Order: sequence, then structure tokens, then C-alpha cells
Amino acid sequence: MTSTCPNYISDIVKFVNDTDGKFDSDDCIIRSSNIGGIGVFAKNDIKKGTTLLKLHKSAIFSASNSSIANLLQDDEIDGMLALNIAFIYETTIFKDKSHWYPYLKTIIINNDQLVLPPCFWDQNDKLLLKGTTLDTLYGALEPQEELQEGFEIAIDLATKWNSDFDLPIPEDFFNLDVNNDNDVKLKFNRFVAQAFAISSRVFEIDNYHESALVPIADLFNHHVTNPDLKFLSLFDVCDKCGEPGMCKHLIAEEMSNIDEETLKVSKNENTKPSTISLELINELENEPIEENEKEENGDDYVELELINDKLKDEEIFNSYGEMPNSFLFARYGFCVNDNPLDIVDLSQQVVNFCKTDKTYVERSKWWKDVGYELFKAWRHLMQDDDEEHDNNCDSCEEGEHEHHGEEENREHEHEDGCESCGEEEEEDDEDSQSWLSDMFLNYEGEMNEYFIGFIKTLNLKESIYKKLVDSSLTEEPNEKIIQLLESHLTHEDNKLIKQIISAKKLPKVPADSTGTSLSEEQIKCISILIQSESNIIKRTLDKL
Ligand SMILES: C[S@@+](CC[C@H](N)C(=O)[O-])C[C@H]1O[C@@H](n2cnc3c(N)ncnc32)[C@H](O)[C@@H]1O
Repeated sequence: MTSTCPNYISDIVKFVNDTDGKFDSDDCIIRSSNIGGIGVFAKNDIKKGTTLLKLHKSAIFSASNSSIANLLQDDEIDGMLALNIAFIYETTIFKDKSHWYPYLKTIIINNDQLVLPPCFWDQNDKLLLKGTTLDTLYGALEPQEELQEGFEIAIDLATKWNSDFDLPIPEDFFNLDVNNDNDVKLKFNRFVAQAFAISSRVFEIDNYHESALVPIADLFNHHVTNPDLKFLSLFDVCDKCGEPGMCKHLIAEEMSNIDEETLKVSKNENTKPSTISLELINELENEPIEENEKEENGDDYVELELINDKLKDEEIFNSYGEMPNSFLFARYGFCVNDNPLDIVDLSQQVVNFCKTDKTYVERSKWWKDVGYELFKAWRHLMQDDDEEHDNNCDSCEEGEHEHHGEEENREHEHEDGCESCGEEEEEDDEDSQSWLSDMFLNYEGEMNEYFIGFIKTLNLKESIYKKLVDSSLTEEPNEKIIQLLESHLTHEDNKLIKQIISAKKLPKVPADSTGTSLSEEQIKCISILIQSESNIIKRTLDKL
């Protein structure tokens, strides 16, 4: 979605060198990549363990070290909104006066065709993705109020900073002609496109910088299954100044804690405490750092380390996270051909199917309220037993544990939330819906254990279902009955699954961008996404 113009490569490398960063240009070269924009390639064979990039944290760009850091802090703006506003000021107001401009100017949004996340597309364009997993699982076609609110906050702040400090207003973004709907829409879209471009590049640095842009690190493309890099950064630093280890803020905090303790003791003993005044804390906080106090500290750096051996001419990949195309597209604006992490969400079809029969209504309610958690607890118990067995048994293959990892990753994915697609739900809502997030087919065309357990519950003989329900009310539910939910799929189960799948209606693969406001690149991604879901469904049906 965002591509860096190859003409800028030398500017970026120069910026890194000028800020005393180390980019291993003996081993790496930045050049055009077949998969999109530019990428980083091995110039020679490189051994794993090699540090390809080392940057002082002052060279990265975050809201906390931007030119308007103090204004953002005073107005309590943080997170991606703060980074977006800071980026806009740096690139449109401070420009050449900004330390980061030589780097930031290389991240451009194309004003001729602004790339927006799907939730901000026209209704007609959204139809191209209606019913896909991006829509039904991630809710990425739903309007995202957070960005609209962020835009309004940014406009208010720009107006206030202008009147309080004469800080110019970024005209192209925040100076609206409120009587002109087109002007308002254009400037809002620019703001959203900027946020989207930034979100495809950010790294989580530490609890001072939070999300930030890291020169050169953001030029590595994404690999779904076998990334080559590890990003290293000490996260646990002072959230006020970014210092690792002891700093003035921590000392002040500790002293005021000690003082509070002394105060408690002195109250009991009737002695006068030594007081740490607010002035002293301020004094400590504002004391200038002597040059000789600034020692080189490895914790002040971020690094990219190679974790695979690479051969000459191979592209070196990072990982943006283990994600299916539906998530990659909503969050970063691109898709990967034949992504083995792709899934097909069937949650809506399951819900609709259950409404068709009184028995299914009752049993799906039981599954949601009781069965899902019961089955989960039982499976965890079994896995713990298995692990204990494996730990004590030399003959067990390591591969047997694989599915545990898969599950953990998926659960993590859903907890993550998505800034671009607004996936994040209320916690309660998420709890009550979590059984539905297991109603999907994986890339191999298989269902997970919970989906199977649910289907078995719907199809159990009435007498056995009653035993299962009764047993779930006891302190020690009957394992033999719960086990039935794990047994192999019967002809009846398959029939039911086919009914659910047949209700899934995917949009047609679009031929080209004619009649849309989307680019050919976006249409290609939509095609990959729909085709992949359709292949998965086919794989499942072939197996049933
Ligand atoms: C962090 S940038 C990577 C550098 C980018 N190629 C450039 O030219 O600036 C992320 C963007 O690169 C592209 N990209 C990264 N990995 C990709 C992949 N595996 N397939 C297609 N595009 C990818 C997407 O456009 C994504 O929004």
C-alpha cells in the first residue's frame, strides 16, 4: 500500500548515518522488490545473528520526541493519534527545520489517489468485500468512529495552538472550509490515508516512545511464515523521559514514596518527617544532564538482528505478525498470494443456521453459556496430561505439540484489536462472542476442535445430550460424555457442516477497477482475498 520512492533510498541511508546509526550496507542493499515498492536484499551470503541495523532511540520518530511533544503531552494526546498529528506537523510545518524531515519526507501519501482502509470506502466499493472474513470476523467495513473523533480533536488542537502560540495550522489537513463538503471530505481522507500509511510502518518501541517510525527498519517487507528478522528494543524504560534504569523521575518517585512512609511512621512516633517538596521533584526532573553523564548505553538502541542465514540476492523479510489476508488487508492494505494463515469465518452462517430449528436454538444456547467453556476446560486438562506424559516420555515427537502453538496464536490475534479496522470489542461482548470466533475453516479446509465439538453437540441423540447437560451441572462432569464431542465426524455431521458452508456467499472476484474508486493494486488484493476463501471452502467440501 505504501511504497517508498527508490529516489529516496540514499536520503534515508544518509539520515541513518548522520544520526550515528549503523546499517550493514556491506551485506545489504535496498532496492525495488517484486512484491511491492522497495525491499532489503542480501548483497552477500549473511550469517544468522548478524545485526543489520542499530539505531539510537533518538533517531526514531515518535510523538514523544517530535517537535510538538510537549503540546501533545499537555493535551494528553497519545497513541497512534499523537503519532499521526506529530507526523503531519513535522512534514508540513517544520519541514527542513525538523531533525526527522530527511527521513519522514520519504513516507508519502499519494494525493491523486488516497489509499484508505476499507471502512472508509464508498458503499459500492465495500460491496466488493461484503461477506468475506474481513467483513464478518474483523468488522473492517464498519465505520470507525475513533478516526473521525481523532480528526475533530486534531482540528481543535491545531486551532488552539495557532491562537495560543502562533503555531501555523497544517492547511492541507486541518484548515477546513466547513461550508464546502468536498473540502471537509478531502482533508478528512488525507488524515485517514496518512494514519493508514503510518500504521503499516510502526514499531512498538518502549513505554516512552510507544509506537514509532524506524528508518530503514520499515523498508523490510512482510513474510507470512518465515521472517528473517528479530526486532530488539528494551521496552521497560521510564515513561516520562525514556531513560532505561534509574532516572531523575524514578529517584523523585522513590524519594516521595520514602517520604510518605516516613510520614506514616512519624505520625505514629510524633516526629517531624524530612519533606520532599514538589519543588524538589521538579528541580530534580529539570536538572540538566551533564555531557559526561551521557554514557553510551546499549539499552538506548533498537536493533534488527538476522535470525536466518541468507544467501546473496535473497530478499530479507520481517514479520508484521502472523495474520490472514483479511487482517493484513484491513490493517496494512496488502495481501499475500496463497497465505497459509488464511481462514474462512462462518460465524454468521452458524448463527443463522441455529435459528432454523428449535433443537439447534436450545443446544447452541447451551454451548454458548456452558458447553464451550466446559469443553475448553476439559481439553486443557487433557493437554496438560499429554504434556506431562510427553515431558516424561522420550519416544514422543516434538511435532505433536504443534497445534497448541497454533491455538495460542489465534487467541492472541483476536485479543490484539485492530486500529485500522476497529476490531476491538467491549470485553463482555468479546467473552460472549468468543465461541463464535472458533467457527472458521483454516487454510487446509479443516475445522478446529471447538467447531467440531459444537457440530457434535447439535447432532447428539436427545438422550445423550440430556446426559451431557445434566453432567455439566455436577461438580465432576462425566468425561466419557464430553469425549463424545471430540469423536470423528459422522455422515450426519458432514451434512450439517455442508449446509452451514453452503450459506456462505462470497462476492464475485472483480475483473478490474472499472466503476470503482479503487486502484488496480487494491482490486488485485480483493481478488486474492476472495479467491483464497473460495479455495478453502472447496478444500473443505472435498474432504467432507
Ligand atoms: C513497512 S512498508 C515496507 C516497505 C515498502 N515495500 C516500501 O516500498 O516502502 C509496508 C508496505 O510494503 C508493502 N508490503 C510489505 N510486505 C508485503 C508483501 N509480503 N506483499 C505485498 N506487499 C508488501 C505493502 O504495501 C505495505 O503497506
